[in-house]
Amino acid sequence: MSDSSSPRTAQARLPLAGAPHGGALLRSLTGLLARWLPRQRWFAGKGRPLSGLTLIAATELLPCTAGGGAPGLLHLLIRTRQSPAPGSHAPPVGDCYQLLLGVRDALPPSLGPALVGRPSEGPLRGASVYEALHDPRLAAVLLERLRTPGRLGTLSFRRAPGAHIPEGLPARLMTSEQSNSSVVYGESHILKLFRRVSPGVNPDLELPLALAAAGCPRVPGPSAWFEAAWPGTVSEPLTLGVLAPFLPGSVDGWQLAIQYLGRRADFTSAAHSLGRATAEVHTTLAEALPTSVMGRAQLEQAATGMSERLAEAAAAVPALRPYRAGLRRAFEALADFARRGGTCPVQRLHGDLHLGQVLLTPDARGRGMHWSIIDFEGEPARPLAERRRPGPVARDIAGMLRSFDYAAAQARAAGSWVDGWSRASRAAYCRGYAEAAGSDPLERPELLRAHETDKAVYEVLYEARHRPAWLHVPMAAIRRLAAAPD
Ligand SMILES: Nc1ncnc2c1ncn2[C@@H]1O[C@H](COP(=O)(O)OP(=O)(O)O)[C@@H](O)[C@H]1O
Ligand SMILES: O=P(O)(O)O[C@H]1O[C@H](CO)[C@@H](O[C@H]2O[C@H](CO)[C@@H](O)[C@H](O)[C@H]2O)[C@H](O)[C@H]1O
Repeated sequence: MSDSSSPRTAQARLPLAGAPHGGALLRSLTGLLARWLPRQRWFAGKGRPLSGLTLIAATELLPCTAGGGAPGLLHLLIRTRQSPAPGSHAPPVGDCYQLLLGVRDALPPSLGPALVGRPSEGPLRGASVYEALHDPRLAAVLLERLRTPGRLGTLSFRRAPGAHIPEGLPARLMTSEQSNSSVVYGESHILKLFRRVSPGVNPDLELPLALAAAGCPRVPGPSAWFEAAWPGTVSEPLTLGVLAPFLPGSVDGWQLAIQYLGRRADFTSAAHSLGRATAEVHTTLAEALPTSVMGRAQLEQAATGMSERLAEAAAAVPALRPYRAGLRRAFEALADFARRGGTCPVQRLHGDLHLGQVLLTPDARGRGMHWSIIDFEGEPARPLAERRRPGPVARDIAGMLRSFDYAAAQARAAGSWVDGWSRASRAAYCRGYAEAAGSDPLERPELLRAHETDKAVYEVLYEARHRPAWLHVPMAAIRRLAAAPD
């Protein structure tokens, strides 16, 4: 497809496209973005002061001119430069973010909260620049682009063969706590826009495509997606957004667990079927994509990686420091397991599996409920190459086990019975997994304990950066794991 598309779709004027290192546009937006960016939930660089912004690519999806009347839509890829956290001697770091900015002469009151700012210079001087996804009219432009594949500047829009995407679906931005941003279109599709992006296929596109091709019914298969060429390199394109079927009437595992806890209800049946669903997805991924086996050197290396992550987390979160020696014992036990000749199969994984990543949906015939798994992006803080590397299934299982503990922690004030709820749910999940996978995750306790400890350490850092009021949740697990007998 060329860029000359239907009247609904933007004509590419692209006076800004390819502007590699700033220019008038970025200069006029820098101050506004520098204030706005760190306040966004999805901004990954919390705790490290922002010291600079560079424009990587700019594409007009709708013409953007101050005084132009109609709203404009601007797609930006920007790179941040961040000083190390105060007190750290690490060098400055940077991340690349995707922004979709609307431009209007004046904002209607409904879009007031989406305002980024009003540039006082440059091509957008005096206009209101705002977060475009809040504007249903601009979100509709994006859907139309995804319906009509083709290129626009550095952006490429692709559609899965045979995917049916109705036109003109009303858009609503999801308001839940997210690492990215999602727009629901008419309860039929959901578009996830990745915020922190890096060159290479995002596993949240790669794995659902592979699972859909293998006929796995547990994961909504992508209908369309868009990506960008990384300017000046021949590396793989960078995935920017994925449109997938929306599962209406679904409730996520986290909400469900909290509801059950509120009613003091047993969760073992749901946890058991969730274990089965996880095993089915793992089995399909192992059949569809490359696998291998970790031997001594790789397992020792994995244990070293876990110790390093602990050291980094302890440097950032003082509360972790007293528990370092106790936690390291789990990683030493993994290295010992390797030295005793232990090996471990590895395969592609979910990478950040927890109760918020699973949806319970009424099945199409309305006769039962069905677990689906979403968000295969992996832990947002890890580099993309690491997230795409095969790993032990114990990593995902440990993530879900931690999540039962998280849910119980929310209800702890209700009494100590929640510990039994968590233990029973964890056991049922492992039983369901073992039945469907044919191998019991509890058979390699060193692997599970090391991964659970690694996950709890990750969660401490995550909560310290994003939700300090929740820090006590993983810290309770840290105390327990650090005191666990060998
Ligand atoms: N296919 C879907 N159908 C229904 N709801 C979905 C679907 N995909 C995602 N969601 C909802 O959107 C939320 C955020 O999606 P997710 O992929 O986890 O984004 P993030 O990586 O930003 O956290 C989920 O918790 C879920 O409630
Ligand atoms: O879902 P995301 O990809 O955004 O994952 C990140 O955020 C999660 C929280 O929203 C975080 O999960 C932690 O809190 C959950 C409850 O809110 C709990 O179910 C998880 O077990 C716990 O790890 C996740 O770690 C983070 O990567």
